[in-house]
Amino acid sequence: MHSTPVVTVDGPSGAGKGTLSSLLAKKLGWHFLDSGAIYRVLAVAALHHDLPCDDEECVVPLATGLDVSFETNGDSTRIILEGEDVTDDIRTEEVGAVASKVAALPRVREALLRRQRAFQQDPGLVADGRDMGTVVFPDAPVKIFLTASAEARAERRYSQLKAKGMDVNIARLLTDIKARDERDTQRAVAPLVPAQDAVIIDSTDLDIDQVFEKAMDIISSRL
Ligand SMILES: Nc1ncnc2c1ncn2[C@@H]1O[C@H](COP(=O)(O)OP(=O)(O)O)[C@@H](O)[C@H]1O
Ligand SMILES: Nc1ccn([C@@H]2O[C@H](COP(=O)(O)OP(=O)(O)O)[C@@H](O)[C@H]2O)c(=O)n1
Repeated sequence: MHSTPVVTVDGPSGAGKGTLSSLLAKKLGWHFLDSGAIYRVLAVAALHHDLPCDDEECVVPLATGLDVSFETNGDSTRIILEGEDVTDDIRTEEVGAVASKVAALPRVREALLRRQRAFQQDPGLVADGRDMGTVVFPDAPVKIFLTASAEARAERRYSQLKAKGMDVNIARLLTDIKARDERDTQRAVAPLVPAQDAVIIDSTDLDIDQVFEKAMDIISSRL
């Protein structure tokens, strides 16, 4: 068994996983795995290469050889795909939707496992995703499942994308989020579900600081 500790943060789109995970990683001085970014980069690569995103035969070789790197400089991380900076391109709701389609292919998930586990390095790792606590790091000593109502999540995504200057529509975002929830929870392999030993935080009525405090309490009690 690996001795490097892992804190997993799983949950649906817009619950605040990325925000919480990066705050935790910073506070603890640990590494950070944004596993959703890997699925998003794979989606962009499939779009660039004009591959059908629901065809396992096409997407598995792309996933296996995916030429992606995370270049961290101080507080910011740039994501590079085949030499091109795709940091902003991967964040659209359209790419999120394609990501959840490639993520439903069992052999694609399998092909990305080793790449994700390689992030488990000393002194520790905070891993953000859908199946971090159930599949990728089942032995993690601390598992958090962060959720919020679909309406709260759509509003958060709306403000986030609007602040980036993107053209967004709240009703459309809510529909997209519900469709993605459906695909992520209903898929046959590694569906979105809390691990049996996860602690659930519902952030619908909590601000970022309150969620962070709850998470730090959970970590302190388990590590
Ligand atoms: N508890 C919270 N209350 C209000 N807004 C939040 C909260 N947590 C995160 N946010 C905001 O919601 C947006 C989505 O958060 P993000 O961390 O990207 O979610 P996820 O990674 O789960 O999709 C961000 O703009 C973030 O600042
Ligand atoms: N560990 C993970 C992370 C993401 N994903 C998929 O990738 C999509 C995008 O993930 P994300 O974490 O970037 O999405 P958001 O929560 O930021 O909307 C999700 O809808 C999932 O289908 C996954 O299947 N497993």
